[in-house]
Amino acid sequence: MLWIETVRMLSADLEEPFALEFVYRNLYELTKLDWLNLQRQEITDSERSVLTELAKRLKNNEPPQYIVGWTEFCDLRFKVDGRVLIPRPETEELVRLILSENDENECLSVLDIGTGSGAIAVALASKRKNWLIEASDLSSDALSVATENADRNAVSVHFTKSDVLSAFMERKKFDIIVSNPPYIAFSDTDEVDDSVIKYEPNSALFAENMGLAIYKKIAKEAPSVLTENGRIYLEIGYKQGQAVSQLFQKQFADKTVSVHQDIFGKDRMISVK
Ligand SMILES: C[S@@+](CC[C@H](N)C(=O)[O-])C[C@H]1O[C@@H](n2cnc3c(N)ncnc32)[C@H](O)[C@@H]1O
Repeated sequence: MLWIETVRMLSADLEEPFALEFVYRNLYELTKLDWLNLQRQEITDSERSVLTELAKRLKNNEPPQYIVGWTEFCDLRFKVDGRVLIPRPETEELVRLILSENDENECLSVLDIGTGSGAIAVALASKRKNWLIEASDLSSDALSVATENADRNAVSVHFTKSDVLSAFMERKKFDIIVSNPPYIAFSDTDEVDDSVIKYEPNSALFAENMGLAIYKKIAKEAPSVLTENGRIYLEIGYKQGQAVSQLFQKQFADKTVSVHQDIFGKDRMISVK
């Protein structure tokens, strides 16, 4: 049997027809041309069993990024596995917002709460060499992945295990606090893809209080660790603009709280300045 026949057969009942090609090419570091040349060759038994196993994992809705073990975020490569959320394009927009609103030449101290794979902290560190970047997470597993990602991308980020801001209270003063916390309400579980529920860490997805629990903690604790002119940037769920902005406006009455939309026009970010 030829490669092309095997690939067609195994891809027939996959939701994404090119997923098998994507996964195989990335695992074996093949160019598009390598892949096309392979298609005309006879497939060996061991190659067929590798492809069959990969197709089975894709059919079970395992995210391709976990199968290949990495994803791209802000033009950087991040290791990802079941210990961390796969960073999303919406979160790249949050990074871009921070970069566009804050001076490149100032030496700002930044904290990324709930860093997961380290995506936000590492991306900011790679773009702003003058900034002092710290990042935290409640999950020790996530912190190991994030530390590896900072090393792989050759940036300096200081990581701390912390429940929201508890490890920093009265100790640190940050110019910028950023967070993409877990924000899905348990009652919205049916809006989340099966693949996400099955493979991504639940602790990175869901929060109590209609998804607002971590925002409430950040709002309560941030005044102790933010500099006088400090700013907060948050990713939010598309239905949470009003609730989260009210929460922060109440706590930071002298600052301006704004809701920002993503490229699809949905409420996706909050800034507190
Ligand atoms: C939505 S993920 C975001 C990961 C990463 N920042 C990103 O944008 O891809 C939320 C992260 O918050 C962490 N987390 C959950 N509860 C937390 C808490 N109480 N304190 C600190 N981190 C928490 C989770 O472990 C997870 O890594």
